[in-house]
Amino acid sequence: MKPLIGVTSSMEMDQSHYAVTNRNIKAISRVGGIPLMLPYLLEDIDQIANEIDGLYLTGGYDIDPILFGEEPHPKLGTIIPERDQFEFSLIKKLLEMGKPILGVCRGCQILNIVAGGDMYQDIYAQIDRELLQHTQKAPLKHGSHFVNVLKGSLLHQLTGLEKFRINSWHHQANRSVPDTFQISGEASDGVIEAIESKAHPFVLGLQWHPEGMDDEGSLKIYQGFMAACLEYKKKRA
Ligand SMILES: NCCCC(=O)O
Repeated sequence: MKPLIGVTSSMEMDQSHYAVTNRNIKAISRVGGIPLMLPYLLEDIDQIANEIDGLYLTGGYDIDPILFGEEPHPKLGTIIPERDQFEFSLIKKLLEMGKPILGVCRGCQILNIVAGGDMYQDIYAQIDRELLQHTQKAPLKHGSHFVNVLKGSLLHQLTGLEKFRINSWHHQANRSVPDTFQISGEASDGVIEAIESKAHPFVLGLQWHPEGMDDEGSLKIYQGFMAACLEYKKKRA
């Protein structure tokens, strides 16, 4: 039996439909998982948390700063509060249950917030040093800048690399991580690119979009995530 992977979904402001990109669906299905798009059904969150073998947090709109105790900065973009509330509660449950989590872009940010970390609402307005271009003007599959990887980290074990190229498509980023997490990847300008839990076998957040890349490292990350989900599924069977 293949692992069931909860995949978080986006929504437009008119709230007419849910959406997940096919890139994200394929990233999960090609490594052997069944992606299940998750609607924002707070009332069903316990059952959803129980049924899935792993959680994949996709990218999307900005995160409501109320979740990290701030007022909205002028540069804050669109937020979908229902999505934030649903994901916040679901991540909390999955962390308690010890189920594998992989978060990309926005997923990396909300994972950190739930764990007790902090984030920038806009890196260009709130970081007082020269930054790289983090919203690349190139196709998503292009690795536009490097990530430096913490030796011995989960990210290092998965990719076998201490430095590799990643795409970049964000204006927010994590500012600090809680004690239970570590920063496992950074850009050369100091922007946090990867975080992971020190207390779980597989809880990983990546600031970039590996689902949009076709390199070996991205594939290995998804393969590692699926192996962890399969392991969890076997243990609870
Ligand atoms: N904050 C949502 C993810 C994308 C971005 O940071 O721009």
